[in-house]
Amino acid sequence: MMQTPLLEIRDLNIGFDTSRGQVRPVRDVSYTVFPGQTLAVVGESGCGKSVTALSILRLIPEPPGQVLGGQILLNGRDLLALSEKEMRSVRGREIAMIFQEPMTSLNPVYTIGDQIVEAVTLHQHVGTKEAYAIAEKALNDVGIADAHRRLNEYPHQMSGGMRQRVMIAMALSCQPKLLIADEPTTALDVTIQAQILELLQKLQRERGMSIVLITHDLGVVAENADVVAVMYASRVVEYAKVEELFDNPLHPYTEGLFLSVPKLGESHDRLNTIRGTVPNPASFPTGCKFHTRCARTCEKAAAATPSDVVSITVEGEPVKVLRRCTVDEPTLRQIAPSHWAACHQLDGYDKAPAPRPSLTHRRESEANFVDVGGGDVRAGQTAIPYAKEAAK
Ligand SMILES: Nc1ncnc2c1ncn2[C@@H]1O[C@H](COP(=O)(O)OP(=O)(O)OP(=O)(O)O)[C@@H](O)[C@H]1O
Repeated sequence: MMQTPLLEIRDLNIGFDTSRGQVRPVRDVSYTVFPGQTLAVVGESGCGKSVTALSILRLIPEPPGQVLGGQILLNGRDLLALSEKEMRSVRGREIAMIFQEPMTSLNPVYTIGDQIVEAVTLHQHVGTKEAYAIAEKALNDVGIADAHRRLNEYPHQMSGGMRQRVMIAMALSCQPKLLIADEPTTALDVTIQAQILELLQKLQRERGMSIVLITHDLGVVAENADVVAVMYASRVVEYAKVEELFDNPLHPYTEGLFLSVPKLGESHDRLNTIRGTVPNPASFPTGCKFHTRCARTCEKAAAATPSDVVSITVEGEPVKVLRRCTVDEPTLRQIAPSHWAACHQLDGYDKAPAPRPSLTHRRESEANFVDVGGGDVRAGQTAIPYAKEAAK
């Protein structure tokens, strides 16, 4: 039986007013998270991952930010339609967020006990003594030994990994249904990073919590995600179950991300990188926003009839690309029951598996992934699976 999604983002559009006019760092973004599932959002810096996540909690600064359209449904209730008072009870209690740098959430002048207690009493009707007991248990749950004593310590008395555990304890003290983790381990060294991610998985299993995991690290995605949304320049360009994405990456950007991961046992003079840099929202290219960096459009242009090819300048060099890629913006197209990609040049990629990345995914999930019936999505129809399609 199909489960009901916990979170559905539908066609979200966000703008920011800047001195150079309005920029649109989030365009038509949709994703769906089921109970107990981890959805990873991957992409290079500036592609709109954090702005999308912050908007779930209605934390983008307004102004200059503005939600221009879309819905954010938590158990079917549109968070964008709630009053600020209603939203305050959603934050922390239903949805919690952790960040890369714990000190952005922890106040240096209060003990960690006081800070967790404050988070607890904000949402739960409990007395101070009980709140301290909950705080102590929360520290125990995240693997902090000698929790009773640690409650009296200040953040600076702890290591980075320990502070990250405290932040997780604080975020989870009210048993939220959804945790948004924005690059939670980027600032930590690899062994601590693995411990924190394992801790999140353990807590997720115990509590049936859903996670939106924002990261640029494909290794982290492989180990932790059920479903992946790949973002590029404000849009979701590929959306798939993790095993599908790793077995058969369809979008040339995703392929490029995989190729830039160093592989064990292969020596490289230098690592493959995706040519160029992520475009700035103030000056996105026309057509497909990836065409200025796309190896596939160049490869196909080399074999195309001249009238289908145009020359563009990339980093001072003339480059031949397919005209269509510079004019039409591709929308997400369903390629397989649990796989969508936004690219005009998928012929030949949609059937044969692409070169397999050496990263292997650990989670063979029974992940829910709404199948909207296969085949192309009709023009103008939104492509990401929604509960209403599932219910049909
Ligand atoms: N307060 C703001 N004012 C104006 N523009 C903003 C603001 N916050 C974000 N943006 C715009 O949104 C874009 C996307 O930012 P976002 O933080 O979502 O990127 P990201 O993919 O999460 O990158 P990173 O991994 O570096 O956090 C930025 O490049 C910027 O153009």
